[in-house]
Amino acid sequence: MRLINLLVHNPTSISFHTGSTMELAVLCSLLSLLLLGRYTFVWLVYHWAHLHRKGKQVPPTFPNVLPLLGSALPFAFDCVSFIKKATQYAGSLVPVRLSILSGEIFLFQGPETVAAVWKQPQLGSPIFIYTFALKHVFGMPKHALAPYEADSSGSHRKPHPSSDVAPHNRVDFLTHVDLFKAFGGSGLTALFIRCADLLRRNLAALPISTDEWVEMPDFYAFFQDQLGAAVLEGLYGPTLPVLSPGFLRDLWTFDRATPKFAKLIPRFLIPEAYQARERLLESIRRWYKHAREHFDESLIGPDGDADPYWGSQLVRSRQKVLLEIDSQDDDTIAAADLGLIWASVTNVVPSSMMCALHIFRSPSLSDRLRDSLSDAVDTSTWHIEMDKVLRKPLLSSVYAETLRLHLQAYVTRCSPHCDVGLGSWWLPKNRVCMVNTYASHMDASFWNTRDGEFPVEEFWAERFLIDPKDERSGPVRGMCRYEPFFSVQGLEGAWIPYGGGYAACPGRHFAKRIIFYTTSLMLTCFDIQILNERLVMDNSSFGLGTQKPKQQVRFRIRRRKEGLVA
Ligand code: HEM
Repeated sequence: MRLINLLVHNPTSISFHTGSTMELAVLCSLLSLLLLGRYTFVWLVYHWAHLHRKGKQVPPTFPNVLPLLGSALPFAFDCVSFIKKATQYAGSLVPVRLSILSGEIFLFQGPETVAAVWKQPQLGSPIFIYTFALKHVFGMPKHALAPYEADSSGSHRKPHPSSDVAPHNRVDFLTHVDLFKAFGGSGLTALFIRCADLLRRNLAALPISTDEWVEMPDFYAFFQDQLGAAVLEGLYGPTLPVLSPGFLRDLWTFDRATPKFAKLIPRFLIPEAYQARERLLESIRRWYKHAREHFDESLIGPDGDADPYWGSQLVRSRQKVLLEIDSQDDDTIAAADLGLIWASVTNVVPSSMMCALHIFRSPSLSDRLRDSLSDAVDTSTWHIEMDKVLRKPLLSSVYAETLRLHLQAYVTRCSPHCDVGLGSWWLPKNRVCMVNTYASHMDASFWNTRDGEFPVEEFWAERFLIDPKDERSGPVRGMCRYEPFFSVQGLEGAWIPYGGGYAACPGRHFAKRIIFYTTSLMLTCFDIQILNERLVMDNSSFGLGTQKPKQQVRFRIRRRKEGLVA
């Protein structure tokens, strides 16, 4: 009785004033019982919701032990196994609601449900996550976030009927128009050709001969330096890296820390990451100033896109669009451009590297790919016919399998105006909806493993090839077959490395070209031996992009006899 009085009238005094170990023990038992009772209730509701489904319903809450924290700790720090556990029910992928601190996240998984997310017009805008990333990851000053937070007009040309955002503040729509122009149609060709030429230039200049193997300590660093530099200069021009030679190094330091920024880790715990971000923002502002002083329309090159100061039409247009939005200045738009630079460099480089790593780890795969490329590469000029390369079935399968295996991203949406139906589920208005690529790509009930011979966690170069002579081939169990082909047909909502729907990654066609080109060029120009026997992968950037090896991967490289020379 005394314990209950204390709990009700003066709970904080218990441990200090009773001095009774006995009472403390009773209190702990009582609390444990309460927690257990609460957990049992949530657990029952969760299973009841799955076992007695009646029509459309909001996904049930994944059982968690601690009332205030909810699933916050495993979601942030044990993501790989937690996501696997939380998104499975009775062997199938299911949507689930996660309690995270005082809020909620809805994870929508399963091929049909994910396809419904892509198709739902109310979920066409990524502005919610974009604003979060600008604020917490890319360091946009608080005063500039208001127009981003207020933009409920959507990504489409026609604003949402219930939104009254002024036309010049439609940041979601305006930035997407520029991205679609740059990375689709003729813009794509010009950007790709520039990056490809720069990569060829970089590789040709390497001090690697045909007679001797050169040993190098880190395969990923090789790609960061060669391909990263080519993409950066190809998209943003030579001025930025010339004015700030350490830009790329800072970008990789910042990239390693992005999961920590997203988890709101404070400055005193990761001072180097914050300093790298400040240097990046400063470099971008310096670049703006220099470009404004020197740019002239007459400097735009024959492709109608490139110029030596801003680099491309995309950047020139963003200068106008972003500065016209309320409360923006160089400090704030530098954060938005850091976001774009990060998105355009830091996924395509590790994805190309992982693709090449799988290829060069297997000499027989390298040989087969070289054979298949022989009609697409001109050995005298080293011109690569991209139209042919992009249609090569084996390379296409290696590309698709690499992204299936290594993409670990959350795709985030929100419906600001109304509740939305997603297949047989509801997503309530104004709640965070996420799709995790890893959960979809590791769904063993969906992907063909050839009766367990090639588990979903392992690389199988031929997973996406359908061989009419082999009924156990192809990505989906029991897929119907007519003739040999590579296809992602039937994989909507299942193979989702670039997200999907209207807000799918705008750089996906560019990224695909770069990955195909880089691997073809490397196969053509170099012999490479990977020296690490085992690959242990690093999941520390889970949720934000491409998985990389945990340790440095040592390798030996030699120019092929007929290969490219400077
Ligand atoms: C293998 C390489 C890449 C992967 C796996 C990838 C993946 C993704 C994913 C999953 C998203 C979220 C999509 C969604 O919400 O549905 C995204 C967004 C984005 N990506 Fe990529 N990406 C890659 C390369 C690129 C490249 C090369 C560029 C630019 C040239 C780029 C630019 C962007 C931008 C700007 C966004 C945000 C779009 C928005 O605000 O709606 N990405 N990417």
